Amino acid sequence: MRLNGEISSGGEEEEEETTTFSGQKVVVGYALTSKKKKSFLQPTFTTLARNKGIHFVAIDLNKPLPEQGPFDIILHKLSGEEWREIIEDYRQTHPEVTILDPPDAIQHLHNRQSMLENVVDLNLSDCHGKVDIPRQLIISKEEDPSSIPYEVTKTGMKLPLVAKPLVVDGSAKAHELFLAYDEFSLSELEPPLVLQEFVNHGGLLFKIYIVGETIKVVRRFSLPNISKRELSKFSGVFRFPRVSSAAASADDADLDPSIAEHPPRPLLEMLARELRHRLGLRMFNIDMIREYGTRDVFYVIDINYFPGFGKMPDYEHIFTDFLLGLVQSKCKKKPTT
Ligand SMILES: O=P(O)(O)O[C@@H]1[C@@H](OP(=O)(O)O)[C@H](OP(=O)(O)O)[C@H](O)[C@H](OP(=O)(O)O)[C@H]1OP(=O)(O)O
Ligand SMILES: Nc1ncnc2c1ncn2[C@@H]1O[C@H](COP(=O)(O)OP(=O)(O)O)[C@@H](O)[C@H]1O
Ligand SMILES: [Mg+2]
Ligand SMILES: [Mg+2]
Repeated sequence: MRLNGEISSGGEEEEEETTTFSGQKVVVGYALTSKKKKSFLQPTFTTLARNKGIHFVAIDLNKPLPEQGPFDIILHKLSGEEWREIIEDYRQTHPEVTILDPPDAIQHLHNRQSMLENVVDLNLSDCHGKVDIPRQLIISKEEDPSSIPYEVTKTGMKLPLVAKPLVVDGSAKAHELFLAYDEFSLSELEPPLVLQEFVNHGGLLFKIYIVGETIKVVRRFSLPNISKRELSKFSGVFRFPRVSSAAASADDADLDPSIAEHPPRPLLEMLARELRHRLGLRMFNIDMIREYGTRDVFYVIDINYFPGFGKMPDYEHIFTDFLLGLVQSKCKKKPTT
C-alpha cells in the first residue's frame, strides 16, 4: 500500500485520486487477455473498487515488468512459458508484491491428472458427505492409440467414458471433450488423454468459486444421465459442447430438490480450506457433481484457476473486499519501525 500521492501516473485506468478508508491507495497490476479483461474488469467492478481506493493498471508486456509499477498486487492469467518465467522472477525479486497466484501453483492445474491429485489425497469420506474423483486412466503421449481399448478393459472401468485432453493450456482444444460409448472407438482420439468414468448426476453441476476465504456455489446445466438402455443402443465417440460456453445458470430453474440441493456447507468449507492450502491458490473454482440417486456422494471433475468470475453473483463486492483484505493483512504483518 502506498500513501496518497506517491503513485506515478500513466496507468490506463487511473483517474482522480481516491483512497481506501485509511487514506491509502492500492495498485493492482493486471496481465490478462483482452477477453478476460472484458469479462473480469467490468465497469461495475472497477468503479466500485476505485471508490474504495483500488486502481487497476494494465501491465505492458512490451516493457520489462520490474520497470513498471509499483504494484501492491498483480493479477494475471496468460499462457506460455515466457510469461511464467517473467512472473516467477518478479515474485522472487519483489516479495512485497502479492502475486495472484504463484505460477508454479497455477501450473499444477494445467494437467488434468495433477489437478485432481489433492482431492484424492484429502480422503474426504466422512465429512457430511463423500468427495472423490471419478475412476480414471491416463493415456500418455507415447501410448499407441490402438492399445487404448485393451488398457481400458484391463482397468475394469465402466462405460461410457469421458475423454479429456490431458493438458489444459488455455486453448480451445484443451476443452474438446468426447463421450465414448465403447472402448474401441477411443483409438480414434489423440493422446495424451484422461479417460474418466461418466458419472450420472442428473444433468446438474455445481461450480464452487473460491476467492480467498469466500465460497460461492452456482448451479449449471450439465450432461444428462445416460441409461443402460441408451448405452446398449449406441457406439462411437461423440464430441460434446463446452458446458461453460453455454454458461446458463440453473439457479433459477425449477429443479428436482434431490438433484439441485447444494452440497453441505461444512463439506464445502473443508474442501475449500484444504484445496486452498494444498494447491497454494487463492482464486479458483471446482466443478463438482452429485452422483445421481445419492444425497451425499460427490465427485470433483475439474479445477480451474482464475475462471470466469464475472459470472459469479456479487463478484464485484467479493473481489473488492478480497483485494483490500490482502493489503490490509500484509500491512499488519509489517514490523513497525
Ligand atoms: O471464459 P470463461 O469466462 O467461460 O471462463 C473459462 C472458465 O469457464 P467458467 O468460469 O468455469 O464458466 C473455464 O472453466 P471450465 O474449464 O469450462 O470449467 C476455464 O477456467 C477457462 O480457462 P482455461 O481455458 O481453462 O484456461 C476460462 O476461460 P478464460 O476466461 O480464463 O479464458
Ligand atoms: N466424469 C464425468 N462424469 C460426468 N460428466 C462429466 C465428467 N467429466 C466431465 N463431465 C461433463 O463435462 C463438462 C466438462 O468437463 P470438465 O472436466 O469440467 O472440462 P473443462 O475443463 O473443459 O470444463 C463438465 O462440466 C460436465 O458437464
Ligand atoms: Mg469444467
Ligand atoms: Mg476446466
